[in-house]
Amino acid sequence: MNPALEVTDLVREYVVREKGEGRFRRRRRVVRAVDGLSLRVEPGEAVGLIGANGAGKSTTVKLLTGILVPTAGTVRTCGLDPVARRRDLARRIGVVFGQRSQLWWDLPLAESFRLLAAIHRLPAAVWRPRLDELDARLDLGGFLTTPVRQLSLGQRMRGEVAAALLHSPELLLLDEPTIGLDVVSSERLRRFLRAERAERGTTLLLTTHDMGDVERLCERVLVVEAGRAAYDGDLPGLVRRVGARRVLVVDLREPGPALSVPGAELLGVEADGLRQRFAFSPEETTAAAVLAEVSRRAGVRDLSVEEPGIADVLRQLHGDVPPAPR
Ligand SMILES: Nc1ncnc2c1ncn2[C@@H]1O[C@H](COP(=O)(O)OP(=O)(O)OP(=O)(O)O)[C@@H](O)[C@H]1O
Repeated sequence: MNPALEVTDLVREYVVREKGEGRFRRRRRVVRAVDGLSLRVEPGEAVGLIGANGAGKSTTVKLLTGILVPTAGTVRTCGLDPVARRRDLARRIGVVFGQRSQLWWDLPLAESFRLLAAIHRLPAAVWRPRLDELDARLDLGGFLTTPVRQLSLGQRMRGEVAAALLHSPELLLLDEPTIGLDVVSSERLRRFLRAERAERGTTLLLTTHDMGDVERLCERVLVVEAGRAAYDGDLPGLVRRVGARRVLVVDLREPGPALSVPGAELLGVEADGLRQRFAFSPEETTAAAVLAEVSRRAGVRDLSVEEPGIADVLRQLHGDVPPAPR
């Protein structure tokens, strides 16, 4: 079987024209957004592309879908050259760009599905039951007759995902699928994507700035840095590699002095000592051990554990800025 994605020594440059001085009024600057990226994704995998702003994630997704032409290197998506075979590829992949819509803005959402079904040449006997299934799972019923421009962001994103999956593609590419969504909407979308993948074996590749997306959806993470792969592996491996710390937040029964706990660093004390935050490395100890130590010293009313965010992980991976105080 072909890999779902195969990228070899991929390069993409943009030429930017800038205003200059004197005789050279217009200067030409070349930005290398993707700089020798190689990647292979097998069918059924779920891969999260993370990286700082401008690292080259969106450009990579555009190259994978054939929207952009590589400057050098090769791309095969579902075994096809995405530029030369863009039409064939469109039947086999689904694409969601969180910041841009593929729906018809002035038409009711249901009309977009009708048009997409026609574009993909899907018979009614195929797309109607599929839309019913997507409607049931993504709960589109309440706004199928609403023009897209009147939908809330959360409703529109559910519509976008349904549109990308109407033709049951084998590969789904998502560029920042949960950007701007509230916690409940993001979680619901992730649950849906997990179910879709579990049932159909759909390959997922997504870019995100949200660690929750990676944790809940991807077993593999690719860190992109200046257009290259800086890490390719699982999330626990990445967290280990950067030594990212978790934070235990403890609410005490009584206000008290700052506690000192072996194996953990006290990051801060809030609410007159009622809330205390402890950072610890999962390599060295566990949340349970830190909690046990805290409980020996004070009564605990409530607790939560904060995972490192993508920003923390990237900051530590780059090693240029110390971990952010919380
Ligand atoms: N159309 C364009 N013209 C010129 N430069 C561009 C263009 N699109 C992207 N770039 C540049 O290419 C680099 C990579 O951009 P890209 O959008 O792929 O990054 P990204 O990792 O998706 O960033 P973000 O997390 O901010 O979305 C950046 O330096 C960006 O300024």
